[in-house]
Order: sequence, then structure tokens, then C-alpha cells
Amino acid sequence: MSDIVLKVGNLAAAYRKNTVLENVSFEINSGSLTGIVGPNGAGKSTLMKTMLNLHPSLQGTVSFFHSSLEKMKKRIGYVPQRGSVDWDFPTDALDVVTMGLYGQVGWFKRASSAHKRKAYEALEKMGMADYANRQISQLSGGQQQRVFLARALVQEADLYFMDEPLAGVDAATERAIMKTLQELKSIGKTVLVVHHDLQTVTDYYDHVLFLNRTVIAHGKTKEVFTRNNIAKTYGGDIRWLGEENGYGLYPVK
Ligand SMILES: Nc1ncnc2c1ncn2[C@@H]1O[C@H](COP(=O)(O)OP(=O)(O)OP(=O)(O)O)[C@@H](O)[C@H]1O
Repeated sequence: MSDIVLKVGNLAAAYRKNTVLENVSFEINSGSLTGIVGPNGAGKSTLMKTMLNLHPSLQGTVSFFHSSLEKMKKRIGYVPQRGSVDWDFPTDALDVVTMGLYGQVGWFKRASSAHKRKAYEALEKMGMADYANRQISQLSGGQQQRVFLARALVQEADLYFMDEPLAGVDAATERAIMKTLQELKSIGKTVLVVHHDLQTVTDYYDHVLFLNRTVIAHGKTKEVFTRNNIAKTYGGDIRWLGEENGYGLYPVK
């Protein structure tokens, strides 16, 4: 039986007086790969940040591995939205990945050559070895995303939070990223991903969490990825495209 690695209870969050999440409750089992979907402004990024205490909660509880974030921090990896990062920070790709090892290296200690090697291998895995010494500001968006993934990989966390890792990447990078996430899952890691493209949900994720201010539906993809739940989450019209188009469901913009 799989174990619960993340438990969220009645979580609420706001920006000033504007409540954007309320009564959010769900549990995530180990070894699952979950897509978090919902329309723009549904609170997906805020949910990730609030769970990780990067944004304050108004109320509610979040436990990691039946314990607290504080105690379990080293087992948790977070890949923020690319747009939320200061890419002008003067550092190269290898350093960014090496920073992912600071849980092991310890702040202020110099990374050993073994650590550098590990970081380099992660870059290699993401097809970015040739860019190891390139300033991060001089990488394309997709390349920056790959560097971030490499950083998450060296961290060897057990639970990963990834905020739109596929945003603005080309098809090859999307495949590389999804392959990496599948590999993480296959070795028992748990991964939560904010995802936008409804057409690929059934291919990519074994679980899906529909979010719009609160949890609309959550469970195994084959059980909850239904036309009804999509309509409830996205509102308005949805269009039936036929079985040949992925799951055949698509919200009309
Ligand atoms: N820093 C902020 N200050 C004020 N309001 C914010 C801030 N960040 C987000 N919001 C608001 O909170 C709500 C949820 O935003 P959030 O970014 O979590 O949504 P999302 O589901 O990740 O959206 P998207 O799919 O567009 O990335 C939105 O209404 C947004 O305008």
C-alpha cells in the first residue's frame, strides 16, 4: 500500500484581502505523478507556494511525510515558474545545479569536485552539458527550464513540486522533461506538476487534481478526468473533439 507523503487540510490563502484559495484539502500518495490543472488565476501557483510556506496561509494544515515542512525540507524539491526567477543573477548553469546540492554540501561550504561532477552529470542528463559554463541569463527559456530540472534531480528529493515545467518549451524539451518525471516516479518519487495542456493530461499523469479556488476533483486520471469535471473547473463551454484528439475534451477559450 502506498503511503501518504503530503496531506493538505482546509488550506486557505489570500493576497491582501483577496482570498484566492479556500478549503483546499487533499492527500497525495508516494510514487504518484499528479497534474494540477485549472484555468488561469485558479490558484495553482499560489497553492504550491502556500504549501511550501513561500506564501502565508490564512488557515489550514500541510504535512509532509507525516511531519512538518521544517523537518522534511531536505526531502522536498521545488521548481518555481521560470518567470518568477531572476535570471540576471550572475552565475553559470553548473553553479545553479550545484546549488541544488546545498542540502548535502551545507551553505557556505565549497562544493567538492564530486558534487560538481554530480551536477555536471545532471546537466548531461538534461542535454545541457555543453552549456555548463554559460551564464544563465544567456540561456533560452527552454534551456533555463532544463537547468532547473537538472537542479531538482541532483537534490535527490522524495517529493517534487514543479510549477509549469513545460511552459514555453519545444517538443523535444517537453519529451525530455516528461521522461525525467516518469523516471522519478518509477523509482518511487512523488511529483506534483502544474500543467496547462488538457490534451496531454491522460498521457502524462496517473493522478489529476482539478483546482479552481478549491479542489474540484482529485483522483486517478482515468477516474476523474471527465468532461464533467473539466466543465466544473473551467466553467463555460467545452467542446467535444472526438476520441482521436487525446481524451477528446477541450475548454473553449
Ligand atoms: N503577488 C500577487 N499579488 C496579488 N495577487 C496575486 C499575486 N499572485 C497571484 N495573485 C492572484 O491570485 C490568483 C491566483 O493566482 P495564481 O498565480 O496562483 O494562479 P494560477 O492558477 O497559477 O494561474 P496561471 O495558470 O495563470 O499561472 C489570481 O487571481 C492572481 O491574480
